[in-house]
Amino acid sequence: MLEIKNLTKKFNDIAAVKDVSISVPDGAFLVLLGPSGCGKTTLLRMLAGLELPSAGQIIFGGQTVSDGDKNWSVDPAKRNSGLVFQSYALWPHMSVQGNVEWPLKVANMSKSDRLARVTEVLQMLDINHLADRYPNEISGGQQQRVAIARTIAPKPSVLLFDEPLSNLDAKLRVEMRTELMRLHRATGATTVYVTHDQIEAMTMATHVAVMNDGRVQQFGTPDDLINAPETSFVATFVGTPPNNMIPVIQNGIGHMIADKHMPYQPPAADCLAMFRAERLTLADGETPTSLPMEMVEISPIAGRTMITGLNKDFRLTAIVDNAPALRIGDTVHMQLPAQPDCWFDANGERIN
Ligand SMILES: Nc1ncnc2c1ncn2[C@@H]1O[C@H](COP(=O)(O)OP(=O)(O)OP(=O)(O)O)[C@@H](O)[C@H]1O
Repeated sequence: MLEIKNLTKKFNDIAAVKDVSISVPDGAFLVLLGPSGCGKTTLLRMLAGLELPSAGQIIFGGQTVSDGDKNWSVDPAKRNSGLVFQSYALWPHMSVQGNVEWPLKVANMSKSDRLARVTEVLQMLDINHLADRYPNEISGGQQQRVAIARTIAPKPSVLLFDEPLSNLDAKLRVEMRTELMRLHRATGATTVYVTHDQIEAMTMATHVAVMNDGRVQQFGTPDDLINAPETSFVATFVGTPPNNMIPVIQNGIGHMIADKHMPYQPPAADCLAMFRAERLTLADGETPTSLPMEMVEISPIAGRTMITGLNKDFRLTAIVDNAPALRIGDTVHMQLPAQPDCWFDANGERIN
C-alpha cells in the first residue's frame, strides 16, 4: 500500500501542495493529472524523497518514509523507489550497458548478477541490440527506454515517472504508453505517473488524482472521473472532448443561458449545467433550447463529426452524425437536450 496522509509543501509562503491524502494498493498505477503549476511534480518529488514535506506523511508498504510533521525523511537512495524524468539524464561517457549497470554497481551487486540483470532488463525494453552504443548514438525514444531500464534494474517497489513521454513525438508516445503498461504488469511495481495529458491518464491509470491549485479535486478510477465528475474542473479537464459547462442564471421567474430564457429548472439560483458533447445536436433553425453559435472548428472523429461553436460567453462542442456542409464562421444552432447530464453550484461543486 502507498499512503499519502495530509501532505502539504510550502515554498516560503507559496503552498504548492495542500493537504493531499491518497492511498493506493500495491501494484496500482496512480496518475497525478493536472494543469501546469498544480503541484504534481512537487508531490512526486516528495514521494522520491527529493523534497521534505512541510506537513503530513508518506508511507510505503507500512513504513513511513517521509514525515513533514517531524521534519524527517528517508534518503532518496534508501527508499526503494526509482524516478524517471522527462529529460533522460543518461551518463554520456557510459554505454547503454554501463548506464543500466551503474545503479547495480552502486548497490554492490556481484558482476555476474549485474550482467544477468542488465541482459534481462534490456530484453524487457527491447533494446538489447543497443547495449554497446553511447547515448549520443541512439534516438530520443531509445534514450528514454535506456533511462527506464536503468530505473527498473534495481527492482524498486515504487516507480515514479515525471512526464516521461513529453519529449517524444506523437506516434512514439502512443507506442511507449503501451510499453510502459506492459512493463508495469511485468514488474508489478506500484507506479506513480505525473502528466498533464488526460488521454495518457485515462488509458494508463488504475487510479487518478486530478489536481488543481495544489489540491486533489477528485481521486478515483478513470471511469469514476468520466461518469461521475465531482467538480466542474474535473468535468471540463477530463474526457475527449471535454464536457460542455454552461452558466444558468436566475432572472425574474425564469432562468437564462446566454441572454435567452430556457425551460431548465436548476437546483439552485445560479448554477453550471453540464452537457456531454454527444448529447448536443444541430437544429435547422432556432428552438426553445437551441443557441446560435459561430462555428469555429469542425473535424472528423471516428466516423462522426466534432463541431465547436463560440458565442460571447462560452464554447460548446457537439459530436454529431451526418453533419451538414459547414464553413468556419457559419452560424449553427446548437440544440441542447431537455435535461443536462448534471448540475454544479457556482463554486463548481457537483449538486446532483
Ligand atoms: N523550488 C521551488 N521554489 C518555489 N516555488 C516552487 C518551487 N517548486 C515549485 N514551486 C511552485 O509550486 C507550484 C507547483 O509547482 P509544480 O512544479 O509542482 O507544478 P506542476 O503541476 O508539476 O507543473 P508543470 O506541469 O508545469 O511541471 C508552482 O506555483 C511553482 O511555481
